[in-house]
Amino acid sequence: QSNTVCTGAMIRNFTPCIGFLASGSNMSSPSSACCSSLKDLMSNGQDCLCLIVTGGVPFQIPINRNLAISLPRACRMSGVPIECKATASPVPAPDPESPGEGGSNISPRLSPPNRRAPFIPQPFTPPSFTPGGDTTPPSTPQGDLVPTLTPPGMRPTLTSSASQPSHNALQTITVAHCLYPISTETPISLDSCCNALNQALQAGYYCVCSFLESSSHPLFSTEIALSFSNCYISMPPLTHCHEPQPLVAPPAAVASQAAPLRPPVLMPPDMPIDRNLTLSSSSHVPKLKIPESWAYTTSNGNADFYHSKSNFGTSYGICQCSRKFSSSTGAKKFDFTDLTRPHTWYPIARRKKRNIILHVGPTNSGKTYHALKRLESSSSGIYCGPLRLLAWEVAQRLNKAKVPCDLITGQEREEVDGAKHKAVTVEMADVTSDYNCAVVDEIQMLGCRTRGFSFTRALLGISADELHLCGDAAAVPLIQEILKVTDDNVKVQHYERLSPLVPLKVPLGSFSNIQTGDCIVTFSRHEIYKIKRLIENKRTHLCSVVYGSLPPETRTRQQLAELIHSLRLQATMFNDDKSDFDVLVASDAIGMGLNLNISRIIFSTLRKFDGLEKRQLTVSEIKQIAGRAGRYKSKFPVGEVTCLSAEDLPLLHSALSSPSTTLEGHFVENAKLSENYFITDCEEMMFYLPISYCYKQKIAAVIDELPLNLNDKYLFTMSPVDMNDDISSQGLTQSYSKNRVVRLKEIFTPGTLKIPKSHNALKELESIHKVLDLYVWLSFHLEDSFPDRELAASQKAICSMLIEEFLGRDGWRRPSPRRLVSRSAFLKSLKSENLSPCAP
Ligand SMILES: Nc1ncnc2c1ncn2[C@@H]1O[C@H](COP(=O)(O)OP(=O)(O)OP(=O)(O)O)[C@@H](O)[C@H]1O
Repeated sequence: QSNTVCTGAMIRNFTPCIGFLASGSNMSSPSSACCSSLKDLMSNGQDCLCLIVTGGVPFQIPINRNLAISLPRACRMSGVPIECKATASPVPAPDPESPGEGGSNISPRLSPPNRRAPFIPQPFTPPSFTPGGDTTPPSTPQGDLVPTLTPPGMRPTLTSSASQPSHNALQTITVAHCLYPISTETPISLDSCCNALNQALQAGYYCVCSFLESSSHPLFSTEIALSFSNCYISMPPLTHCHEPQPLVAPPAAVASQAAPLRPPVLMPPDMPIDRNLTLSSSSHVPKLKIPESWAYTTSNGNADFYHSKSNFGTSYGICQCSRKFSSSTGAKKFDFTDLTRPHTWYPIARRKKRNIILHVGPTNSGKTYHALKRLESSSSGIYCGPLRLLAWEVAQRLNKAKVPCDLITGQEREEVDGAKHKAVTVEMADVTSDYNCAVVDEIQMLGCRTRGFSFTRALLGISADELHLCGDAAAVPLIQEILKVTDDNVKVQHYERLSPLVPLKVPLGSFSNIQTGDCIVTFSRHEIYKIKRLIENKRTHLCSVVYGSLPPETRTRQQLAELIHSLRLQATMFNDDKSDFDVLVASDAIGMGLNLNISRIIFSTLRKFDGLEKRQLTVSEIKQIAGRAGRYKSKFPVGEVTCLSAEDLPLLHSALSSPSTTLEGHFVENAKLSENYFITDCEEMMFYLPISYCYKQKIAAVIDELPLNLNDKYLFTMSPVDMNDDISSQGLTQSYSKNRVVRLKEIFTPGTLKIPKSHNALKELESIHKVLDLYVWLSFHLEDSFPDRELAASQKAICSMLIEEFLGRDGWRRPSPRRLVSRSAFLKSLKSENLSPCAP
């Protein structure tokens, strides 16, 4: 049979290409002779060409299969199909002594068989997604011309083109359905695509690799990546594609290696697809019918799969809708790379007509109070706030009110028996469950460059009968615009400030003028501690500090719980009448809705570095921060606000008397995933896209280089990895990409932390803190791969303490019996726990 597939003449005709395809060749492009022989083969010997490019023809000079597969492209034969049919068994070794077909001799440049033992591809173990516990292999939807799995004994092959009717479709895996209507007029069928991919995976790596390498983009291309993710298939590690492939194998051997069925790759349960549905130009969002049982669990059974997908990447959301909206009738096409319809990424929320209540008004007007009242009285609910401290406060409040409530942030999970409520940081918003009531606090942050997408995701994705959004009125038009397509009921409720806020005409001038109840706001941890020292050195006041990343730290061991708890209480200490800590030094994190006993806010400056540049605070930021003074029902019913320096006063006054700038939506038009999967046009995507591209671009670029599968790439891209920090960015990620299991001891020696003695040592400690922080974060998402969460969390807590010890040293401390815990007692107790031999 092979003789009919590849004649000697055909192989000989192909010889002009061997130079270019030879492994180690440094030719940058194929010769025109090669391209014309390719063209000949295309028309007269496609099966043979297929065998050649997939390594089925044994040449004496080993050919580079990557080059071979991309040869049509290199010859600018765009769209030329490479159709590989299962019937085309590998060519047996040409015998130089025997004449080829038509009496020709095999070209002397062609070799005797390559006798190398064939590489036996390892079965690809898909992630153990168990949709609804269903382990049924993927179904083949009716009406699709999806071939059955290649029968045992046949080497399954791939065809990437739909334009060439296969004359033996039953023996061919057709991947054309995965290539989207971007380049073809063929109506898409995701089910067919997923089936094909599953079959390819079951057939073995080489088959998948052929696919990956024969697409119009090399290896990890948008289209391919989307196919994989849309089918809930993890991209196999591409490194396997570079391992030796079965260049030739006698049919019997092929039968025994490639044919055995791999464990079935699990797919989501088949979803009812409205086959008449068309979507492209319609603004109407059809109701989706998603089986109740469609709940995903990750391999570690921890976080739900769908949640992590929507959290980590666009494609997963797109997947959801594309499954729904794919139309086998092909009346209209749905473009999977289209990023302009984010509301379709959340089908669970879309099946509800949500009652959305926008609580808007100035700070301290009771917006959150009213929303939380509803949450408290609901049968199930979720609070999403911008700060861990806020989530923690809400969890405390609900638990105290006998409404069991879990606390879930990127860094901690405190589960309460029987809880039907959750208080989470907005990044952890659950878009997979149904709730009776949900609250998203500080919703105006959907305009935030780095975190806006999480708010938009919560806004569009949370499935709740009642969704309460609390924030600045400046966000209303944008929210209404975003919700136009969701079919929800939207109601706006306006509030007035409950107690007065007075902008002072005099600046603070000097820290000698600090009074009890003051809060100085500054914008870096170093500044916070510097100001704390300056104030405490006057020996009149003690300062609590609050900044975004400090409290609440992860609780670790039971024995440490109380001590760690004391860290959380930094803010509470300030609130506590009986505490000696009567002044607060804080970062702008307090502006995100914290309720503290503050009489006067003092801006140390009105400029801040926002990660990209040093810039003036916006009107909204100034108002949010100033609004912490004189909270309703607090110790100070009238709030005051001023600046350290007189020159900032005019800006402060004008900001407080101006309306916040209305948020504007960057409604994405014509946005698509770019050729490079992760990297795309950032400014356009500001509000919508889960990967806030400006911010995450650098991470994505580095992560993309690592041999990680698609899920992992997303995970790392979304993680708190700091790409400016070598240890954090490379140490952990590379260690994971190599070994898949990262023991903390491999990257860090626990018990070696010391109070830094210099600024360089401080920097190093901050780096370690970042790595530990990242480790803890990853341990919540990849539990099996990062098994030392507890140790990492305790070391991280110690790290925080040591950093603060350094930053706060030289500060005056009034001895007080009421202090919750002294640093030295803390360190001593850690020592006794043998957790750290930290220097005192
Ligand atoms: N009706 C009320 N009864 C008792 N306390 C209230 C009432 N309304 C508001 N408060 C209290 O007033 C303070 C401010 O309320 P809340 O946090 O709801 O304001 P907000 O408008 O959400 O503020 P911000 O926008 O600044 O976050 C809180 O401590 C809250 O508990």
